[in-house]
Amino acid sequence: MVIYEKAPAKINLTLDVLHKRNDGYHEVEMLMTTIDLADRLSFEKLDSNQVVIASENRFVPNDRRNLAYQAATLIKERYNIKEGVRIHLDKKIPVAAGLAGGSSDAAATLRGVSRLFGLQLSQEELQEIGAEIGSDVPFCVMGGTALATGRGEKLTPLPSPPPCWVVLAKPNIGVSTKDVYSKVQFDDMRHPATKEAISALKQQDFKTLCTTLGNVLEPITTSMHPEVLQIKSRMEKTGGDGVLMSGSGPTVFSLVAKEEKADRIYNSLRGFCSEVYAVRMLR
Ligand SMILES: C[C@](O)(CO)[C@H](O)COP(=O)(O)OP(=O)(O)OC[C@H]1O[C@@H](n2ccc(N)nc2=O)[C@H](O)[C@@H]1O
Ligand SMILES: Nc1ncnc2c1ncn2[C@@H]1O[C@H](COP(=O)(O)OP(=O)(O)OP(=O)(O)O)[C@@H](O)[C@H]1O
Repeated sequence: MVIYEKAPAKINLTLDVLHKRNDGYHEVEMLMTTIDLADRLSFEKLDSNQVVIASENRFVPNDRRNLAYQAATLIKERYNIKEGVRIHLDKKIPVAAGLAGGSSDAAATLRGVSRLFGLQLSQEELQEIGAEIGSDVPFCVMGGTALATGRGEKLTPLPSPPPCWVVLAKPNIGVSTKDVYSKVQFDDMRHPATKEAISALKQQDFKTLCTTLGNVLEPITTSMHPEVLQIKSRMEKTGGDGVLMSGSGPTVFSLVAKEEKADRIYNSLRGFCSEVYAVRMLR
């Protein structure tokens, strides 16, 4: 039996950091939503008690550094499963992009392995296991749109943004999430208008949603990598309705109401940046 799971990318509509915690993590408040850019994973049982990962993408590790490997191992240990699993990972989400690709693969693996071995775990149980792998994993288990607090693992579901296009561009640079968080400074921080963004979601008010987008990590990443700002300003000039860096970056996205405009922004960025996507928001 082969089980298939889709692992969609996320974008941060807002990302605020409230304070640094004693455990080294930062207390956050962020609005996240899934988009129609997804990895595809398949799962098959193995007689031998091992986890095997296969992926054609040379940037993705196929050993225990892979978050999907960690997810499969954790769930096998916790439920004392003695059979193994072969995971095939068809990678479509750009790697180290701020789009939670690895976290979403881990979440899809928790769902897939749970189904493969008939564990019948609830979403809450999968989220709880996911939090042991990474802060973004519980959201990726849940999907849709949510307010994430704590270190990102406490979730309140929200209505998804009104239907629109999302154009994304990832400059060819690597950004370490840990490094970006380590540079957070609270003086002069410009906090995003999270409450207004939540009410824009509730009222399905696309215009207000676009004006409330905000990410306190953006100035940190752009100060290290000015090319992120160049992409942002190009998206703004070509008519993006709301433009922001996702997560710790470096991917910049633009929400766009009209398809023709999304095409225009996509084409204008193609000559400038090697990884550009135009996708729909997931409802
Ligand atoms: C930037 C975001 O992607 C926004 O959604 C997340 O906040 C980061 O989520 P993630 O990549 O799943 O993060 P983790 O793997 O849990 O943590 C990576 C590193 O980021 C820092 N980190 C992460 C989350 C958080 N709330 N505070 C932190 O300070 C910590 O140094 C941690 O060692
Ligand atoms: N399944 C996976 N897919 C991609 N990268 C993975 C995976 N598992 C582990 N990694 C490693 O994790 C690093 C970060 O990759 P990932 O694509 O998850 O970053 P990200 O999108 O910036 O994550 P986040 O938005 O959660 O901070 C990569 O450099 C890669 O070596």
